[in-house]
Amino acid sequence: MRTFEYKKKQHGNNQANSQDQQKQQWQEVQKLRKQRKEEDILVGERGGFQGFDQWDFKELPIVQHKQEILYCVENYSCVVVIAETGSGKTTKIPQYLVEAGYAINGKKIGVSQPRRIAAISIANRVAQEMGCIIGQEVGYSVRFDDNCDDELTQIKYMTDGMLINQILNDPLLSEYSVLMIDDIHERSINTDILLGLLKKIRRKNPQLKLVISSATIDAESISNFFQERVVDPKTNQVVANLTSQILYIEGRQFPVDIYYLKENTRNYVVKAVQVALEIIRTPDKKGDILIFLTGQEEIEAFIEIIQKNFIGDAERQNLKILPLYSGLPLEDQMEVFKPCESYVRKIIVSTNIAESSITISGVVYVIDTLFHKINYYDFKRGFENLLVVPISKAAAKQRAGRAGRVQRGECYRLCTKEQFVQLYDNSTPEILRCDLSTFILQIKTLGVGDVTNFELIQQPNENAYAKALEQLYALKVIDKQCNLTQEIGHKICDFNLETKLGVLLLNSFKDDFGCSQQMLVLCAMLSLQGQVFYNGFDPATILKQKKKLGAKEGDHITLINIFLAFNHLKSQQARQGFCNDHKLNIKSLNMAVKIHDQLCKQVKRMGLKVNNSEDDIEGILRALVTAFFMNVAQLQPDGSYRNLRNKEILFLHPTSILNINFPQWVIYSEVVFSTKYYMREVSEVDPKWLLELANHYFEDQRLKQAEQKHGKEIIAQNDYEKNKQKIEEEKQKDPVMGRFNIFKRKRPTNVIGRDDDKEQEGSEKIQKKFKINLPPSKPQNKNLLSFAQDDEEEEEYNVEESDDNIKETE
Ligand SMILES: Nc1ncnc2c1ncn2[C@@H]1O[C@H](COP(=O)(O)OP(=O)(O)OP(=O)(O)O)[C@@H](O)[C@H]1O
Repeated sequence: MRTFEYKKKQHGNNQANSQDQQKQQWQEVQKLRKQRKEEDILVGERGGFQGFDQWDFKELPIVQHKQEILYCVENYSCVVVIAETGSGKTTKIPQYLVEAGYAINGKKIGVSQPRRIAAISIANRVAQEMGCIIGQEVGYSVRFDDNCDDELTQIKYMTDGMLINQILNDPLLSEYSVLMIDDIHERSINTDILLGLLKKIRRKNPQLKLVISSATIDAESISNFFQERVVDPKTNQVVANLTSQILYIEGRQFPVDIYYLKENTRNYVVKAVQVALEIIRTPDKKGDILIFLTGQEEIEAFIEIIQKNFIGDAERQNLKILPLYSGLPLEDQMEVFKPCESYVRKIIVSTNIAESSITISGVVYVIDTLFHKINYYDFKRGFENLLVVPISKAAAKQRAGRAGRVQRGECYRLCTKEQFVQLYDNSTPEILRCDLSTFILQIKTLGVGDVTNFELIQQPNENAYAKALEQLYALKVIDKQCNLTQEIGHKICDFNLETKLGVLLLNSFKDDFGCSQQMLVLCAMLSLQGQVFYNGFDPATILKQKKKLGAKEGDHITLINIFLAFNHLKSQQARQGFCNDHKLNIKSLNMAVKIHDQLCKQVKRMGLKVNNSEDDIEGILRALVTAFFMNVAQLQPDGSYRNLRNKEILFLHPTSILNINFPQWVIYSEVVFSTKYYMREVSEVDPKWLLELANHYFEDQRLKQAEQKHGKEIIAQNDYEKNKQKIEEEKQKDPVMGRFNIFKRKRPTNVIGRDDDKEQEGSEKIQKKFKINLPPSKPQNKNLLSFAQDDEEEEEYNVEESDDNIKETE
């Protein structure tokens, strides 16, 4: 039975007035705490947090609020817990719930995490705290790894994605008594889908309790979202009153001192290197360092620069530099948690994968560049871009919170205090800035009928829905009624690939193309999002290497070649040699091999028979058209390309193998933006294939023009017959008019002149659209390959930026 002191006290007191008073007092306290939190977020930290000097389990701030938390869970349907980073939300709350009896009669406490690394590491920690073996009372479930016991597991940590998958099998989530949705501030699409689904589920399963926790969320909007009265539409009776309560918990365990730059830095990677070296070389600064950069590219640049700048081998031996990003295999990611010899110091160079939830116990220093890479969908142009943008104050607070978990910490923010104040308070949720097609596909698979009525914390605009639905319809993933098609929609969900890649892979199994073996490779390589070559090299060097391995048909066939050559080598040593010779990124290629293996297993499970078109390159390129027909562009006289769909001007990426021969027509799978829009992974395409394979999307302008012309002649002839008599009479009256009319008669109707122009324009259009052999108008290589930006960046990785300009704030 659940017994709470807090609750007992309330129930034991028979005087209603006193009860009300207590409740009022409690609410006053909550108000005060909320006010303090708001101030904190708006102003930013001012040189350190409040906290304890000594670490002790009992002193985790959450400990003092145990009864309050349990009281709220018992009395409210949803509890939003707002507490500082490191205060004990993730590790302690589930344990309290177990103690209070929420994990009896076969029920479990489920805790969702935004990332795999967090789910696994926290589950291990809690198992350790509870003195049990991981996988028994405490377990975890992440993609490709389920470490739980159906009978024994009381607390199950899992990723948002796994919890969503579970809803497919258990739509009411009946195995859980409480679900804790942790660290939701990043607001990934999965988090938003999960919150929307939970809202629906609770209407049918009101016993399911929710705990939503974070250090940095807009608690009110979440609380309001989950507060509702469920009315039976037949009887109009309230069948469940789903209440919601916010709980603000103050205090943190250890202080974190925040430092800002005195002057802005031009290159944050170089600055991060400088700051890290300074920490390492200051004798009284002991402890590990965690650095936040935006992606694999920058992480590798950082590691290279810092390694080059170590003076002697002695210093090198005392350091362990570990990259951490989502593209790394999980075993490599987990390396950051492994303890080292006491004389070895860890430098962890990470993306925002380490931003929230996790505790890397030795980390004392955080260096925050205050940038991250996000997916941003340009609705106007219809391109999805990966952009490097400043993070929000809330994210910066999370990052600082990775220090000060087991002792006092320091966080170095690589911007001035004035710049920091200008950051947004919260990040834009992914659902408001991405292409919605994957989201729609996901919730359709979960049985949601009307996607636009699916309740979300924040709704994307109608235009975004319309564009995504249009795209899915063109790809034949949904039908006219917006239902998933049997032929494609229902099947591609199982691949767990981006929508177009899913369509590409599925279509490649058709006899027309017969190239699924090659497409399994290509989809794995395209999932690397361009991280195939080692980033330390300039585009010209990469292009040189690509030419050695590549195929003239384009980058897609080249990617397949690279994979096959790499996979052919069995030893890691041989693979490393191959990668060194060709400037390839071995980590990425190992990842591609893994994705490829997973896809092969999946198609086998689905009973699809893999076919092979080794010599049929055309088959592979034709299959590409069936998924990427919206990404076709034609060469312009100045060497740029014009996208057929939206007429946007695009350029070949400087590393594209097609920079050699600039074909008239190309198809691309990705656009990246730096100074201009560049097509990355591009292949030559025959425009006839567009009409043949995507005739629902394209029509032959020549036919249309001919039809129109023919139609107009018939109309005009009829007009002439009708007006013949009248015109003859007019002619008799006025000879000039008559001459004009004669001319008109030959080319009837008075729009003929303009029509002529139109025809002229039209024929140009035909040439632009479908004529393949336009007179060669190849641009000068100089124009196309002068990508100053990349060269500049290369120069900037040059550790000479001035002096120590870091200051401590008040
Ligand atoms: N793996 C670990 N090793 C050492 N200490 C740990 C570990 N995991 C947690 N702790 C301790 O437990 C404390 C609470 O961690 P917990 O993850 O529960 O905090 P949290 O409030 O959920 O933080 P966040 O908001 O950052 O996710 C940490 O500050 C740290 O002191």
